[in-house]
This record gives sequence, C-alpha cells and structure tokens, in this order.
Amino acid sequence: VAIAKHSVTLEVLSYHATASMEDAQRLRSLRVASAAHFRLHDFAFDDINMNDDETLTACIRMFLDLDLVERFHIDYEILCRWLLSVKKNYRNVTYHNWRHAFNVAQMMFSILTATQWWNIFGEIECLALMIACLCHDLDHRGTNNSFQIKASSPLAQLYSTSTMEHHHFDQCIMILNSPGNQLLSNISSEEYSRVIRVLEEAILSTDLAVYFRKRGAFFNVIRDRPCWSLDEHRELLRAMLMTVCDLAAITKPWEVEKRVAELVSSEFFEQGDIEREELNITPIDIMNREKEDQLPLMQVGFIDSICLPIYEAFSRLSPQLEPLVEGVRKNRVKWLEIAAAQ
Ligand SMILES: CCCOc1ccc(S(=O)(=O)N2CCN(C)CC2)cc1-c1nc(CC)cc(=O)[nH]1
Ligand SMILES: [Zn+2]
Repeated sequence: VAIAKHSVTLEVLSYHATASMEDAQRLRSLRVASAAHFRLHDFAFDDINMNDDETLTACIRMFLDLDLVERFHIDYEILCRWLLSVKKNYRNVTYHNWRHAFNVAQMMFSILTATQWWNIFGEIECLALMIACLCHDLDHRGTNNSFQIKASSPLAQLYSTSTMEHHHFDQCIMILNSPGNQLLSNISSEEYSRVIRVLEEAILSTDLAVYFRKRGAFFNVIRDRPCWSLDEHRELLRAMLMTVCDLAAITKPWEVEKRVAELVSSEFFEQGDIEREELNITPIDIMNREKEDQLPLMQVGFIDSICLPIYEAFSRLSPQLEPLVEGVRKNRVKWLEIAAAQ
C-alpha cells in the first residue's frame, strides 16, 4: 500500500510543464539588452515596469555577463527553453511567483558582481547559485510548510521537513532533465554532480528554519574575521547568501517594500482563509485578516529578529553591501511611523 500511495503521490507531483519549441524560438529571436539597460547591478532594482519577455532576456543577460554560457557550453536555444520552462512552472500565486524568483536572481547577480565574490565561488558555484535562485520556489502553492503538514498534503507525505523546499528542488531537477531543457548537458559528470549538490544545498537553505539553525555558526565565523578567508566557509556563506537574496525586498526603497509586503500579507491571508474555511483552524496572527492592523509592528519584528542580523553581518563582510542594511533600517523607520500613526 505504501508503495502504491507513494507512486500515486509521485504521480500527482510529477506533472510539470515544459515550454514549447515555438516559445523558445521566439525568445531566442529577441534582442538581449545590456545589464546597464536593465539596471541589473542596482540594489534598488524594481521589475515593475518590465514585461515577461524582458524578465527572460534579463536572465539571459545575467548568464552571459557571468560568462556561464561560454564556460559551460550552454546551447542558447536550450537556455531560452529552460528559462521559459522555469517561468511556466511558477504558479499564478500572489507572492511566490516568477517575479519573486526573478528578483531573487537579480539580487544574487548584483551581490556576486558588486563584492567580486564570483571569484571566490568560481563558475560552478555561481552557475548553481543562479539556477537555485530562479528555481528556489518552483510550483509554490502560496501556502507554507506548516500548512502542508496541517493539511497532510501529498507534499507533506513525501517530505516531513523543509517540505516545500524539497519540492522546489524536485521540480528544478525534473526541468533540468526534461528534453530540450538540459542546461547542463555539456559539462562533465564530475562538474554536473558538483552543480547539483550546491543547487540542493542552496534551495534547501531558503527554508527559514534552516537559516535559523545555521546563522549562529555564521555570526561566530564573521566575528573572528579576518583570521580566516571567506573561501574556507563557502557552503555556509552560500546558505546565508540565499536567505539575503530571498528576503531582499526588505532592503528596497520604501515604495518597492510597501508593494511587496502587500503581496506577502495577501498571500498569508489567503492561506489563513483556507485554514479557517477548510481546515477549521484559527490561523496564526500573520495569516489572520482580523489582525491586519498588527502588520506594521510584525514587519518591525521581522526586521529585528530575522533581517537586520544577517544584513548587518553581510555589510561587515563587504562594505559594498552597506546599501542593503541601510535600506532595511530606512524601512524599519517607515513601518514604525505607520504603527505610531495608527
Ligand atoms: C508582510 C506581512 C507580514 O509578514 C511577516 C509577518 C511576521 C514575520 S515574523 O518574522 O514574525 N515570522 C517569520 C517566520 N514565521 C515562521 C513566523 C513569522 C515575517 C513576515 C514577513 N515574512 C517575509 C518572508 C516571506 C517577508 C515579509 O515582508 N514579512
Ligand atoms: Zn523565495
């Protein structure tokens, strides 16, 4: 029975859509503007004025400028089809959609280039980090890990910890293995297994529970600088870097942060509505529409407990990253002002 259940579950999960030949041909024919044109090196980057095609050509630009296409002999049409397939496997949910993944990848690109850490990680790990950012929330349903457990969803039956993150990695691998989407088909098996291992670590590290578990070690290692080189703690740095990119909306100019927080809270409230209506449970405050007025102070709590520690640590690691922690501090003031005005 267990196997039957498992195969049924896999059956349910294994559906994924890949892009058509026509779509890939069309994207392939589009002009790819420069990183400067897209402002891809800006920490204040905002995708709001971009259409979907532009987000895709901006991803091509990031892969080209990190020299990943040349270095890994990536077939251009496969890169186009792979990007289209990744975008197609994000659902039309309020926050955890393609635009979120795209913004996370742009933040990774701007940090790797501003700090020159692409030199420390090397091409294999940069390739894995960029793929991880674009794929890290694949097939998100707009509900979090605890919801999967409470709803005993098929995903929770497969993965009891980091439920969604294991699924995102699963989906990422399935797309990479799909005909016409095999981005990594021209690298050696030794390099391939390194990319996949870094990819899995990076996607799983976007579970905030993993961030909480690992960040103590990271802060200790930072404190004892400079008696070690970043190179010795690359895995820990990559894990923290994924969280820094995943939460980066909190560092953006107020108008961006305000808009994104609205999307995050809407998605939380949608989950709360399902919990109330279908699971008959009272949602936690952050997902409870009736507690909407507490949102500004919740954001201050989010900033103090989760964001400031990591963005301060990163600005100590590299002065080029100071604009990030400054952005968080400015947004903290704005959230407090709103709370005080209520
Ligand atoms: C904006 C609507 C309210 O949003 C929040 C409310 C509370 C907290 S929390 O730090 O208290 N905490 C986090 C860990 N959970 C397990 C328990 C609750 C975080 C957010 C929040 N999260 C994200 C990441 C998705 C982005 C964002 O902007 N805000
Ligand atoms: Zn994410």
